[in-house]
Amino acid sequence: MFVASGMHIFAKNYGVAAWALLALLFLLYPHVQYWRAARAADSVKTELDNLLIDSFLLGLFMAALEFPLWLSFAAIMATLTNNAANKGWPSVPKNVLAMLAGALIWVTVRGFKFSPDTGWPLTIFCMVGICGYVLVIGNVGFQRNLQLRRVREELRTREQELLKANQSLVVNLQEIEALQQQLREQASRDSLTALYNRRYLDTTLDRELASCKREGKPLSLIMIDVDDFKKYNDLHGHQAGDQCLIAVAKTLQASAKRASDLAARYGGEEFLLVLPGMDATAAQGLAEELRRSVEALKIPHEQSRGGSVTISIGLAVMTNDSHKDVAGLLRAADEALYHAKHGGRNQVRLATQTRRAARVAESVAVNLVQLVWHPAYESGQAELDAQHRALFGHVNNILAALLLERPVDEVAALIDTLIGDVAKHFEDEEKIILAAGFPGAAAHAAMHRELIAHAGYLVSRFKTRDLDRGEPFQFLAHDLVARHILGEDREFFPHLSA
Ligand SMILES: Nc1nc2c(ncn2[C@@H]2O[C@H](COP(=O)(O)OP(=O)(O)OP(=O)(O)O)[C@@H](O)[C@H]2O)c(=O)[nH]1
Repeated sequence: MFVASGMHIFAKNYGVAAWALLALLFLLYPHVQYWRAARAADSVKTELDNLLIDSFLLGLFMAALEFPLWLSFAAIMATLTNNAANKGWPSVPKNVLAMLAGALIWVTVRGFKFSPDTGWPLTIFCMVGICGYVLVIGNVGFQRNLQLRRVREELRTREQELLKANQSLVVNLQEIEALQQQLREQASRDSLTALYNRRYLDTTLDRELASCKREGKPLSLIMIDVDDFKKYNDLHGHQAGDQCLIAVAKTLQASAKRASDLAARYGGEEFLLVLPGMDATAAQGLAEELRRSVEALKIPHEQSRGGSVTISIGLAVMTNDSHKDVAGLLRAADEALYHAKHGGRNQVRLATQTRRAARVAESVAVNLVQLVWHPAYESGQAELDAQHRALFGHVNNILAALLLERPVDEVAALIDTLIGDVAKHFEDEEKIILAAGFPGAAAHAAMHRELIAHAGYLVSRFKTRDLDRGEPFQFLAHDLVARHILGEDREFFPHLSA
């Protein structure tokens, strides 16, 4: 435009003022605009705003040159195309108005003059200039399209990468969560037996007890200790001892059948079974079943009384009026366990429930109603002696339950268990005395049958409340223990040691 305008001014010989205006518009003014844009807070917006001033000045300039047709056409085309390309269609009418305003101001001040002709060199120059300008704008559009497509592709690739990264992040998070869960689980488990450890127990027992108290439910606590475990270790080695503990722990875990039951290793060869909501009768049945299950494992233990690994169990029950806190409950279970150990091991003992019951139990001990095993009762045959000792323990449990006036169902369940054990013992005893050549073996077996039949009869009457507590007491303490085990059984003792 600068060259074309210069050509026109020269051809028309407009004089110094026109040259000055040309220099002002095309040489000085662009620098002012650049300086303004560079200093502005939003330089892009300022530059776009400058386009409107450009249009105004161009209208003014074309009016000053008396509206040369080709030059004006080229200037209007370039200006409007530039605006449309940079600011879109809506800017076109505004710029047309700005040009008209510029022309109008000039015409108003200097008067209207119209000389549209341009010489052929300028006409051709304008035509070529317009073509060149349109081509440049077209090429700029093409380049921008190309760039846009590249940016879009790059964006799509980045989006895919982000998506993948996001997916692997989700997988990582899940792995971290699983690991945290595993760590939490490991921190609360005993490494040898995989049962809950004491730390976990300490944190949950309080909560379980409080919850049962709130709901008015009982909570049974079973304390288990492996019998003569030191001797087992000494005899079989520590590693075998570990395997033995694992086997006992598995049996214990199998007893914790409800989701709320909790089996834990309390320390060394001591375990705990926490049974929220379970009353004494059910817990006693479960403890007895557990004792038998460990016995049934038949893990050889030459220095134990029965020849295999056994456990002693102390049971305490939290009810509305007994063992209300964890410490008291643990102490009671521990005391019961102590009594189980001192009653001959391989047995279950229930902790005394209330002060009254404690007094009764004390009186039981004082009055020697509890049976006390004595070495003089031993036959010399290890298996029989172990069974006799275990029966003493069971009978003591039942005698205590009778004296403590435990519910009939509870006592009946204990007697049922005892009859099962007695029947098994009689069977074993009959085999042993037959093999030992005891001549009275057949008569002795007949006595066994009589005792079992009588026991069955008493239990059925006891269950229907057709019998007071004295008769089972008499049968157990006198008929079974004093007369048979400590009396009639002694007949075959000499044959066993022979
Ligand atoms: N193998 C093995 N032995 C253990 C472990 N923890 C404790 N013990 C052993 O268990 C034995 C416990 O012995 P004591 O407390 O004297 O009791 P006990 O020999 O079982 O006798 P009673 O309980 O009276 O029947 C000790 O010899 C301990 O070394 C263990 O994790 N693995």
